[in-house]
Amino acid sequence: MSNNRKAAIIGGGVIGGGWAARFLLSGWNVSVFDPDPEAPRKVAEVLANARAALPALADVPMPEEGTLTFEDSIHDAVEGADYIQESISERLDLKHRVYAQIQQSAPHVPMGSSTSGFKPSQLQENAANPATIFVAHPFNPVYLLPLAEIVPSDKNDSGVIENAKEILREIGMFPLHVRKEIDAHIADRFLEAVWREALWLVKDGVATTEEIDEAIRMGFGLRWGQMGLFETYRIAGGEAGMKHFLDQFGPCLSWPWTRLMDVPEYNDELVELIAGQSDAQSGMHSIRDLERIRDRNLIGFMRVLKDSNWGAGKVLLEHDARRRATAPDPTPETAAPMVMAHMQVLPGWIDYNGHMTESRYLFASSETCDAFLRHIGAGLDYVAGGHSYYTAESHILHAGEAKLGDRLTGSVQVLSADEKRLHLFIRIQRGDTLVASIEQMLLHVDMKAGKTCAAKPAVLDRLMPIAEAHKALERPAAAGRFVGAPRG
Ligand SMILES: NC(=O)C1=CN([C@@H]2O[C@H](COP(=O)(O)OP(=O)(O)OC[C@H]3O[C@@H](n4cnc5c(N)ncnc54)[C@H](O)[C@@H]3O)[C@@H](O)[C@H]2O)C=CC1
Ligand SMILES: C[N+](C)(C)CC(=O)CC(=O)[O-]
Repeated sequence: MSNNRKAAIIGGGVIGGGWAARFLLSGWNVSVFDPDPEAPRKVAEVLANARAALPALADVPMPEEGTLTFEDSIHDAVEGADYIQESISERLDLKHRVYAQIQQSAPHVPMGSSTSGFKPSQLQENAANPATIFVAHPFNPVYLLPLAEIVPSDKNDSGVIENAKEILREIGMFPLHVRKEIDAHIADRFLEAVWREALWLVKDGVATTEEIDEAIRMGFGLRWGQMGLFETYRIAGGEAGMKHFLDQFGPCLSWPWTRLMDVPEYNDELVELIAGQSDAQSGMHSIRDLERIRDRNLIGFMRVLKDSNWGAGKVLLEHDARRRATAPDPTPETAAPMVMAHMQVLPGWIDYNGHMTESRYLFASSETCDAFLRHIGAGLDYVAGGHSYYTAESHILHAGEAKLGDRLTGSVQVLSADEKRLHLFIRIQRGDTLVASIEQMLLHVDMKAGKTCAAKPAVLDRLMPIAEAHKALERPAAAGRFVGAPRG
C-alpha cells in the first residue's frame, strides 16, 4: 500500500522526473503537470532508471510504489497535495506566473522550488502566500543523490520549513539548511566556479573537455565525494593539519592561480568549441546509457560509503533505520507458523542465473530467526548479558525461484524446544508460494564459558508456550530431510 500522501510535481523534465521517481519509490502518490506532450515518456524513462537504481541502496524493503498520474492543469495536479515541488525551466517570470496559478488552488501547501540559483525572496515576489514558497534545490540524479539545499527567506514560516525538511528526510534525502539566502545557494557557487574555470581552460586551448574530466575523475573528484573540501585539505596539511595547509598554500591567493575574476564571452564560437569536444569525447554513448553508467558507479560508491557509515552512506543507513522503525511490529499468531520478517529481493541479491543467489536464502532465514529470537527476549540486550543462541546446523531446501523485486516473508515453526535446544523450521515465501525452507538447530550458549547452558527463565517463559502450541501443527514433510535428490 502507498502511504496515501500526494506530491505534486510541476515541470516534468530532468529534475521533475527525478523528484517524481523519488517520491513514487518512497510510497507517495505523485501528480505531474507539464504542458510538454513528451513529458510522460521522459518521466517514464527517468522512473525506469530509478527503479533499477534506488533499491540497490536499501537494505530494508522499499515501500509499495505510489501511483503516478499526469494532469492537464496545475489545479488538478495540486489538488489534495501534501507537498508541491516546482521544477520548471530556470526563468523567474515563468516561475512567478506558475506560482500565481498554484497558489490560486493550493495557497497553504508547502512548495519547494528546484531553482539552481534564484533566491527565495526573488521567488516570493508578489506571491499570494510567500510563507509557503522556499528553495529545495536537488542534485541530478534526484532519485539517488541525497542533498537538497533548503533555503528560506525571512518571509517563511519556520514550521513550514521544518515540515519540508522532515518530508525530505522521509524520502531519504539530506536537507541542508542554508542559513542565509544568496544567488546560487552553496553548492552551485562551487559548481559555477569550477565550470567557469573549465570554460577558460578549453577556450584558452590549455585542456580539452576530456582532459579536464580526467583531471577530476582520476583525482580530486574521488576525494571530494567522500570528504568534501575542508576535510580533504586538512589531511593535505600533514600532521599539523589545516594550519600548516593554510601557511603553505595561503600565498597562492595572491598568485594567478585562477581566472575567476573574469568570464569567457558566451557566444557561438564558445558553444561550438565545448559542444564539439564533448561530442568527440562521449558521443559514442547515448544520454540514457551515460545515465545508467553514472547510476551504477554512484551505487557502488555509495554502497562503500554505507559500509563505512560515512558521508552520504550515513544518510542511507539512517534512512534504513527510520524505515525499519516505522515498519509495523510483527504480531505473530502462535497457532500457526509465525511470520517474523518481511524482505524484498534487492539487485545485490541476484546472481549470474538472474535469480536470488544461494547465500541470500541463508540471510533471509537468519533475518527471520533473529526476529524470532528478539520476540522471545533473546535479542541484543540478552546477548550483551553474555548469553545467546548459536546455530549448530542448517539445511536449506530450494523449492522455487525468487526474482528481483519479489517481496518475501519468513515464518517460523518451532519443531521442538527444551532448555538448551531450539529446533526451527523456517519458510521463505512469496505470497502463498514456498520459495525455500530452512531447518535449523540452535543451541543456547554461555558465551564467556564457550559452552551450552540452559536459557534464562524469562526466555523459556516466552519460548515454551510457542513450542507447545506448535506441537499441534502438521510436521513439515521436508523436516528431517537428508541431502539427496529423489530418483526419478
Ligand atoms: N538540470 C540540472 O542539472 C538541474 C536543474 N535544476 C533546476 O530544476 C529546474 C528544472 O530544470 P530541468 O529539469 O533541468 O529543466 P528541463 O528543461 O529538463 O525541464 C523543465 C520542464 O519544465 C516544463 N515547463 C515549462 N513551463 C512549464 C509550466 N508553465 N508548467 C509546467 N511545466 C513547465 C518544460 O516543459 C520542461 O519539461 C530549474 O529550475 C533548474 O535550475 C536543479 C538542479 C539540477
Ligand atoms: C548546472 N546546474 C546549475 C543546473 C547544476 C545544479 O543546479 C545542480 C546539479 O545537479 O549539478
